[in-house]
Amino acid sequence: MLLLARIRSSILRSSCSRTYHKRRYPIRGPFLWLPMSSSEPVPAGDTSWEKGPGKRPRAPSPLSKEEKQAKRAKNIARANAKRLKKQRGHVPEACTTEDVRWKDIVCLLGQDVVDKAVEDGTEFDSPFEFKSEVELVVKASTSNGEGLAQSTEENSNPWVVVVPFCLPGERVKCRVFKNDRMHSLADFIEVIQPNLELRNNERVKCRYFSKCGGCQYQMLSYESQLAFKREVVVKAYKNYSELPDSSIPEIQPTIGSPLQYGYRTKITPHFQAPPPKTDKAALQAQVEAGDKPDWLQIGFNIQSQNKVMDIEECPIATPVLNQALPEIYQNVVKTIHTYKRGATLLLRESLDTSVDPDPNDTSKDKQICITNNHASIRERVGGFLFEYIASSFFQNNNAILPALTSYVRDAISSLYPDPNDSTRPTHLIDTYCGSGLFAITLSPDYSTVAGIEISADSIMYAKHNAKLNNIAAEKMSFRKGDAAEIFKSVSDFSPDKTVMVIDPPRKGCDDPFIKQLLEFRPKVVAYVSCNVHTQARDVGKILNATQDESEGGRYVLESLRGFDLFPQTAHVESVAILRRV
Ligand SMILES: C[S@@+](CC[C@H](N)C(=O)[O-])C[C@H]1O[C@@H](n2cnc3c(N)ncnc32)[C@H](O)[C@@H]1O
Repeated sequence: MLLLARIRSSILRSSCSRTYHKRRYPIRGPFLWLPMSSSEPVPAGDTSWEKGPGKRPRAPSPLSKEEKQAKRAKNIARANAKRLKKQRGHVPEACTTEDVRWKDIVCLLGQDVVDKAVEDGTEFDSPFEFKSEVELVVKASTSNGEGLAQSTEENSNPWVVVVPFCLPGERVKCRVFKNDRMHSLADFIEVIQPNLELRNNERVKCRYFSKCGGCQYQMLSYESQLAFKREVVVKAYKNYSELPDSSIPEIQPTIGSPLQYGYRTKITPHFQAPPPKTDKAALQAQVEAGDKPDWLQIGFNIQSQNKVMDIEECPIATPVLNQALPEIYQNVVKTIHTYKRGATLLLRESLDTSVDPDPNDTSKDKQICITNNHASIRERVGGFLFEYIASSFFQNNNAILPALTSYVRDAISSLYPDPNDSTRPTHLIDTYCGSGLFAITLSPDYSTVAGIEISADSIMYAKHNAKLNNIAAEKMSFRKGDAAEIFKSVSDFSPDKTVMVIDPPRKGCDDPFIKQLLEFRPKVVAYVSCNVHTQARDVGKILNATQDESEGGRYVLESLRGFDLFPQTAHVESVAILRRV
């Protein structure tokens, strides 16, 4: 009996140490030492079995019996929820790429069909094996730029296969790599029957297209790309705003980028470190002989994979970045034996900052590529100059910025066509202001401007940019902080005379911000967004919260339109103008 107990305890110990190595964090004792079997009852009140061999006595728990029971019940509930989630499939968070895709899938299958499958418990019964190669017909596109394909066989399951790089009406071959609720995800293999009304492969300028995850639309005409993006705005407001159709204005055509290739002023290729146990001396000799190891890939992620592929040029990046890339790439190859971890490179186009800046003189402008995260970058936007730290946020398509900023400025001023209108706003608040793009480019129309931004570096540069563009310090102020804090410092702004620009990150605005915006109620809100789905959600919240207000308190959506900051990709920037009436 004693021998048996020892064997059992050594098995328990060794399984603990395996867990230790697997999880890479120390196991903290004392452990719960389980009785050896149910045939060895533990005498009531005897807690010695809890200690385990050689362990210190357990400190008395500060929890009462009820608290312990509640804690145990909570743990069981959590474990059950986790198990169910694993069984039933992951439910995507609202407004994420997955959620946006799911809405498109439901739209194609029909809500009633989805409801029935859930009721029958067949929603996870995929007709496709993992890694199976299938031929399907694309029925629709998602807002992420993927095709939604289905089998043409009669009586086949109501099931959708998500395939990148293909267009509605095409017959495609793909390989299934994941099954989920009523859909599978697949890798694109080839187009068997193209949709020649939309596709022309001669338009494709990149040799990595249909493998690299960067671009989705190179086979489309630019006109079709803009039309697809308008549809994304339409669907976003339908799916996420919770507004009646009557509250959504006609969505205007998407404004295109002046450059459709060679526009991206920032790229971030990345690479993995040498695999573990690599012989560093041998690797050094290999790379010094000019031989790149096969495992070393420097570039961008493969579509749908968390795996890097080699990229030696990127046609959507500016020529200056493409000229610099080969040397930067070769430097990584030559020094790869010195890396302990993978890394992300930064290539950012800038005006040469060693030349004195002049907002009005472009004759000495010279574009260069900056790779140092801490260096200053300089750009012109219309007649304004902007500087910011290389690692901080700035829009990545300089060519479209004059059109974007003028559009926001004009869309607001067009609400007040009479220049002598005494109700014209005089104050501007730029929330999520970065290094001051909207505050500064819109400033000629306002007497007072305030900006807020969470990044200390960006705020430092916003103040610097106000000076660089000769804007009086009394007129413009910037503060570092959460966007919602701006409401504390604008108590002297009259809401009736105030315009608020909102340009948040992809996740949109949080509830405290929207709550305070509704308390303050600026006369006009210009909401610029790189994620039209969270924008639709937030605009819906603002309009719905005020819909029953009396005159002067209700927001209406005046206009809505997309801007194409990223041609050849499925991304769309969206500008919504709201007015309190
Ligand atoms: C999409 S960028 C817009 C920046 C600027 N409007 C521009 O166009 O250059 C969003 C900015 O919001 C900032 N940000 C993120 N969370 C924030 C928060 N809670 N409060 C204030 N700013 C925030 C980021 O640092 C980033 O600069």
